[in-house]
Amino acid sequence: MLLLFVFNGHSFSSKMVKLKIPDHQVAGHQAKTGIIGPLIDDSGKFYKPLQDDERGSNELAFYTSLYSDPRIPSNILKFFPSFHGTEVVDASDGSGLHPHIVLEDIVSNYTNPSVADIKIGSRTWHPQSSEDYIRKCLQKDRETSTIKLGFRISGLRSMGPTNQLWQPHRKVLMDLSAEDAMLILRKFVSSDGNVDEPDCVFASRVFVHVLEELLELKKWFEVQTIFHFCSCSILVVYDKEEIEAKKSARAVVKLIDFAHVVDAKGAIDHNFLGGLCSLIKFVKDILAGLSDVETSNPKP
Ligand SMILES: O=P(O)(O)O[C@@H]1[C@@H](OP(=O)(O)O)[C@H](OP(=O)(O)O)[C@H](O)[C@H](OP(=O)(O)O)[C@H]1OP(=O)(O)O
Ligand SMILES: Nc1ncnc2c1ncn2[C@@H]1O[C@H](COP(=O)(O)OP(=O)(O)O)[C@@H](O)[C@H]1O
Repeated sequence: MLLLFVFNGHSFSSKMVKLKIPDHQVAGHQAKTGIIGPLIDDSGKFYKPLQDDERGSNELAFYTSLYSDPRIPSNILKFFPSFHGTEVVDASDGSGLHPHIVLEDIVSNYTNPSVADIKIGSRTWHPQSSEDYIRKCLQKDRETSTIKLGFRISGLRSMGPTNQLWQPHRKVLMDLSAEDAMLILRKFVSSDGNVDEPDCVFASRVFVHVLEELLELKKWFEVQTIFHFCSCSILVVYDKEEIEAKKSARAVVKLIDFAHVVDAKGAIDHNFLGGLCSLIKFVKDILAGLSDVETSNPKP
């Protein structure tokens, strides 16, 4: 049965689907903390609650036009989660029916995904934002690695082959020097992130491909003058067991969170481009620092 639901002056269709709280979310508003947060279904879809201010309408407008926008090259579309419209479903916080943006669940094909959410840019706000919002973002940008490095690791989890989970606390991630960020990224591609001396055994298998993807994105950001991607993240996902078992297995690199995308008005997105170049440098440095042992594929 389809019901019609009105939210913020727009009508949405409502469907009965069985949803659950995702296990592998690393940042953002999280349903498991009791607030309204994303949900997933069993068919590989990710339901992001539509925020009831311009962030929600902005993100929805972005996804709605993205796949029919002739200006976006096809090799760039692969970096965005696929979009399945909106659905009204029961919100995670028990507050009743709420419209959600329905996306591809990027981690649905993985049993034990390792996930990193890296918020790109040395500025997470755009000049049209309210003074209060800019003040709040600027404070976080100053306190975190955002201004220093041009990115901050918003959240990260790494699951080892023998199921040891390493998930640094948000407070740790909010206070990283360049050396700390480097260590965290090296631990992300190690068999166990909990140890002080990361072995980086997955670095080459994961980061060689991640680097290729980031360089492809960079090429586009060097020329695109359509959008400015404020406060948007790069999500890197891979599965250690799969990487060990299958030669063809590779990490996935996606762009997420478009609540603060604005019209570029013909200007290059230097903020995103600069942050992307900085992240590329970190990945390159990690690869350059690998010993022969680390660059050989880990044995199953
Ligand atoms: O609420 P906060 O302070 O945790 O900030 C959220 C951010 O968390 P952070 O502290 O940067 O890790 C959060 O960042 P992450 O997704 O965690 O990287 C979002 O930027 C969120 O903004 P929006 O929903 O995209 O508008 C941010 O929410 P708003 O500040 O926009 O409500
Ligand atoms: N399409 C997706 N598939 C799987 N996980 C996702 C997807 N989009 C976001 N996530 C997870 O949710 C987190 C927060 O997403 P985000 O869109 O930034 O939400 P918020 O607006 O609350 O910050 C990400 O760090 C990631 O773990």
